[in-house]
This record gives sequence, structure tokens and C-alpha cells, in this order.
Amino acid sequence: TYYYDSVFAANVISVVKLVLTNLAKPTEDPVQLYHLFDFGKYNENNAGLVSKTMDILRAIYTDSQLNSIEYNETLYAIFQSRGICVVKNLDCTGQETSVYRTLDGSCNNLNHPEWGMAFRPQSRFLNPEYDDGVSKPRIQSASGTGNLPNPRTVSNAVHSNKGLTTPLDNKISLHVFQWGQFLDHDIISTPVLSGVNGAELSCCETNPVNVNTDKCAPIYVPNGDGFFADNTCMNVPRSESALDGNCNSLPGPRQQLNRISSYIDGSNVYGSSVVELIKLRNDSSPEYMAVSDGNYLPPNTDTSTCTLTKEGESCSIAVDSRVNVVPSLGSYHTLFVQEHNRIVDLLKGLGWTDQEELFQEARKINIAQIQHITYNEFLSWMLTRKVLQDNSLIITGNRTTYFTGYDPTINTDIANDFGIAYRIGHTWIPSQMKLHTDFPETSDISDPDVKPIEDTYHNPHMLYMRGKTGASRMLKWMTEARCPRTDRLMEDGARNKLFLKNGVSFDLAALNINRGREHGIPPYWKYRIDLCGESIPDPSSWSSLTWHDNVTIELLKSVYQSPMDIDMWTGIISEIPVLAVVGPTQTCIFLNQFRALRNGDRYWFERPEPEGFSLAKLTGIKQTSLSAVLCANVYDAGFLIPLNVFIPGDIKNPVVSCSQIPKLDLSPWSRSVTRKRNLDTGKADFENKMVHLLLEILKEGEAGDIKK
Ligand code: HEM
Ligand SMILES: [Ca+2]
Repeated sequence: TYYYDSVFAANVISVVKLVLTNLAKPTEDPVQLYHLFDFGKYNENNAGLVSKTMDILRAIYTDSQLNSIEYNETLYAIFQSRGICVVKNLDCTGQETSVYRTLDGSCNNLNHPEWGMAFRPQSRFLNPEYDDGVSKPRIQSASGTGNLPNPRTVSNAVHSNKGLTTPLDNKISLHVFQWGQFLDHDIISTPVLSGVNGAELSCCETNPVNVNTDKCAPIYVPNGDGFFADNTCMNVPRSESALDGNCNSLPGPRQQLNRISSYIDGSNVYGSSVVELIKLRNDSSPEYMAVSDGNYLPPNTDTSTCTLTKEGESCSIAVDSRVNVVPSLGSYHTLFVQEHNRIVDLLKGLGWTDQEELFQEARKINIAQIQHITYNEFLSWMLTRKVLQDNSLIITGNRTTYFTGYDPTINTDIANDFGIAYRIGHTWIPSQMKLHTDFPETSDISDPDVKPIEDTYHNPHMLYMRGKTGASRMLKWMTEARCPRTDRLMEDGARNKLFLKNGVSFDLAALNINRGREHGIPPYWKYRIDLCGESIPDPSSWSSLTWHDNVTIELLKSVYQSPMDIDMWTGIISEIPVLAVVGPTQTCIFLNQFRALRNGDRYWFERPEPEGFSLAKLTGIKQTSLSAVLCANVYDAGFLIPLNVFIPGDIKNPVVSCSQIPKLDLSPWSRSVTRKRNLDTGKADFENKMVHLLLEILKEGEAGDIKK
């Protein structure tokens, strides 16, 4: 038996066979079906899965066999029985597309609501606020007159570093930035609307009045911007909205989707469905993840989504299409694919042989490491150990008991509000990407070690530089580089020059503000009161902004008519960190999400087997850290690294050599290969010894001492 869902562990063909043998009564026994189709949190109901399944069905069965079993309806019923919702291959205008996924209201009424699966609508901490109550982006001012300020105006006033380099936080390394984004891509990906056949929607109408506000939320840059030319329009399609099985809007306000599994389950490495995963496994040795020559992410021959500048450059393939956004992210993807393959080798050394079992176990261990590092290192820095402790979210390194708080009724979907709030990571974006230079330079000057970040978007070339040591060098650079401070300031490389191509670029701060409004995210003050329970006598007074310094309040005043207009992202990112390293309202929002992601995760790594691990194995996993993963894949044994690599080394966090870093201990996984081998190879030897022993015993017996 495998530790993950049995169906997941099987190959797709056997899954399909199971489907077919159970076709007769597909919905009669929901519990049986539930187990049968227990793709768990790794499945999705997208067009790809359905059509791939159909391809496989067609390969095995004749048309007449298939027709006789009405497989379409059956699959529909089965997918529905999982509480996931069905996909149309045609969009609601009759175009062939995979854009529209559907949520039938009834999906939520099933016994197993399957929170956290791919392609479910995002949940919400607070009810949405649209201008028309259901869908129109929030634009009206709470003051009763006029509109909210233009997102670019807010960005210029509050989030600009005025051309200076953003101050660095000497207390944290750049791994905080990169873990933050890597984690983000494990838990949320909000699909945006596209045009016919997936083409990009054109939202920039010459006359803004003509914008289709159902599909588009462009940002028109006000004149006299200083960076963007007058009349610049940022082309922003709205996020897809969840529709029901008949292409009708769901009752109530517009909801956005999450296309990936919201659990912290390495879905950015392994995918959110069986189909995605199959594509990433090594074809000939399926216990391994596919890598290209030199242990790198495989190159993507489809270069259309990249901005390549030279002959011979390529994009990388990972399940999450955002892998190429910035090279440091690609280096993390590389690291965790390498780590998977390393674990496979270790398990082989411990006597594991079955390819499927090796794959599943390595995956399970790798995911456990990601969960452990997230809570034990990343969150314990971001929210502080005290806050985690006070909220029962602490993981103690040596805890030898199981986590017993699992609660299947907890909604583990990512909250829409969290998806906006967690963009505080955009304050950590560095101004440049760099390769560490501890190797003898083979550099050719036209390929410098350091590039402004805007020159690296959608181009992972740096990872392949220097004789393919680029990814390792970038990871080493992040250990030494400091992370920009958690504050309202964003680097111009992201605030002015995001995705710069042919003179066109975006402002990431303005995008965040704009996205919040088009998702109907309520303003900042509501989070303080309604979610976080603060008591604020008069939220319409500027003096209610207790978590903001005076300079920031003045800047906010210069653009917002009322403090009740402040956008949530702008409000939280500019808070003074009081309780934790991030501000109080951020802390409150994050605690809500990360509590749900642990307590509602059936496969949380601290749960007992079969979902989790035995105590011995758990103890082995808790030895791990990001330093350990880096040491195992990137550094040499003698290399120096801080015990906790998210934080610069100091007395409390000593810099030690990799060989001294505690590491993932897989000895509890041993299948006693050594003893077995002795028995096999030394069989004759063993028999001799046994005979000898027996003779000894007999001798003693003869001597009348046998009871001894
Ligand atoms: C160079 C680094 C990064 C770039 C270029 C980048 C860029 C982007 C872009 C373009 C979006 C979509 C904006 C929109 O249209 O609404 C986005 C969304 C997001 N970003 Fe980043 N980002 C970076 C780093 C980070 C970091 C470090 C974090 C967190 C620690 C983060 C968290 C998020 C989240 C949570 C979303 C929403 C995701 C979704 O709902 O699909 N990002 N980012
Ligand atoms: Ca996930």
C-alpha cells in the first residue's frame, strides 16, 4: 500500500480500469466511490484531465464498448461525487477552451466537500464588497462622493522608493523572499480571463468608457506620471469567475478560482493532478522526476511565454507555469526536484526497490520537508515563535508526539483575502539577481554575474550559466544577500518595470491594489475590526490608524479621501510591525490561513501513518531544515552556512560547516538490507554458525545444564 491515495499511486490506466469496472452503479455508494476515486487533494477536474482520461479510455476500449457505457455521464457523476466540479471543453460562448471550470452549487453539499482541491473557488474571510453588490469592481469612495484613487496614484504616493535602493533588512536573508514566493505558488494560482483559444484579452480601449468591466480591469496611468508616458494603459484582464455547470453565474457575488491544490503539498513541484504529474516524471525511471542534462529542470521547447534574448536560451519546465517569472524562483524549483531525486537514491540505498513505491515515498518525504521548513523556519521568522506558540502553531524540533488537531470540516481553500494579503512578499523583491562567485570565473563578460531584476523576468538563462552551475550559485547568493525590509516600499524593478518587454511594463503595486478591488476585497479597516477583532471607535478618523507611522499617514492622506478607503494590501503592507516581524493585521490574516492549512490537512506530516509517518520517521524528518536541503544538493560538505539559512549567522544562529548541519535522517526507512544481504550471501557461513551453536547447546544439555 502507498501512503497517498491509492488511486493516485496507481497509474492512470489502472485508474481507468477501476472506473470501468465500477461503472454500473456509479453513484449508488458514494463512500465506495469516494475511496475509489480518492485522488485526494492531488486531483483536479480540468479539461486536461477529462480529455486525457478519455484518450486512455479510447486506447483501451473500442468505441462501441465506450458508447455502451456512457462514460461521459459516468465520469461526470464520479467527478461530482468527489465534491469537485466539472469542466466544460467549450466555454460559455461555445468556443473550445479550458477556461471555464464550473462549480455546481451542489458540489458543496456533498458528504466530502474536498476543500483545497484544484479549481475550486477561493474562500473568503470577509464577504466581498462590489460596487453593485455582485460583480463590479469596488471603486466608490466611502466618503460618499467620488471614486477611490487610481491604483497607480496610490502606488506613486505610498509604495515608491523614490528612485533610491530600498533599505535591506539585515536580520533576514533573501531566502525569505524566495521561500515566500515558492510557497505562494504551492497554494494559490488565480486564473485570469483569456480570449478566444486562450489568447490574451485586450482590455485597453482607447476610450475607458468602452471597457467591458465584466472581463477587464485595465489601469489607466494618470498623466504626468514621471515614469509611464501619458495615456499608458496597463492591460489587466479580470480573474475568472466561478460559473455553474450550465455556464451561469453562481448565485450571489462573483467568486474567483484557485487552479491549484491549496494544501502545502508541493503541488508546484508535483502538480495538482495525476495528469500533470505524469508529464513531470522521468519516462524511463519513473521513480525520479525528469531532469535535463546536468540535473536541471527540463528545457521548454515552447518559448512563447518567455522573453529570451539570445540564441540557445530556453525556458524551464515545471508544473507551475510561473517557474520562469524570475530565475531565483527557478533555482528553488531546481532544488526541490533535485531533492526528490536524491531522496529516491537514499531510499534505494536502504533497500527500497519498487519504482512506484520509491516515487511516492520520496514525494511524501519531500512534501513533509516543505511543510516542516514552512512552519518551523519561515513562519517562525515571519510571525515569530511566540505568536506561533500563542496560537498553537509551533512545531518543536524534537516533538515526539503526533499532531492530533486534524479536523476534516475545516475549509482549507485559500481565502481570496489571503491571496491579496500574502502579496506583502512583493516588498521583498530585490533590485537584482546575482550568481555567487565562489568558483573560478569562467565568465564571459557579456554574461555578467549580476543583472537588474527587470532584465531577468521570464528568462531563466542565469540558471544555466557558468557551466550549468547557475542555479547553485544563485541559491548561494541568496544565502548571503539580505532581503529588502518588510515595508510599504517596492523596488522600481517591480513597481515600474515589471515584465518589461518592448518598452511595455507593469506596476506590481498598482496591480495588487487593482486586483483587490476587482475581487471585491473590502477595505483595510474592515479587516482590523471584522476579522481581527480590533475595537476602533471611529474608523472614518485618520487618528484610527494606530499601526501606521506619521509619515505613512500623511502619504495615505495625500491620496485617499477617507481612511475607510485604504485598500487592504496598501494598509497592511505599510503597518508598523508590532507583534511580529510583519504588522498586526497581516499577522492576523496569515494566522487564519496557515492554521487552516495545517489543521484541515489530512496529510499533514505530523499525522500518524498512513497519511503521515511513524514517530521514528517523523523524528527523522524533523531534523531537516532549508540549510540541510541546500547542503545536500548545492554546497560541499565543508561549506559554511548558518544553521537557519533564513537568518544571517550570529551567536544564536551559528555559521557551521555543512557536515555539522543536522539533516534528514532516513534510517527509520531502512529495510534491513545489510542483514538480509548477509543472510543471502553468507548463507553457508550462517548455517555453519548455527550448527556450531546447536552443538554447543546440546553439549551443555548433555552436561545437565540445559535449562540455563
Ligand atoms: C520577483 C518576484 C515576484 C514577481 C515578479 C511577482 C509577480 C506577481 C504578479 C505579476 C502577480 C499577479 C498580479 C496581478 O495581476 O494581480 C503576483 C501575484 C502574487 N504574488 Fe507575486 N511576484 C513576486 C514575488 C512574490 C513573493 C515573494 C510573494 C510572497 C511572499 C508573492 C506573492 C504573490 C501572491 C500571493 C500573489 C497572488 C497569486 C494568485 O492569486 O494567483 N509574490 N505576483
Ligand atoms: Ca498545493
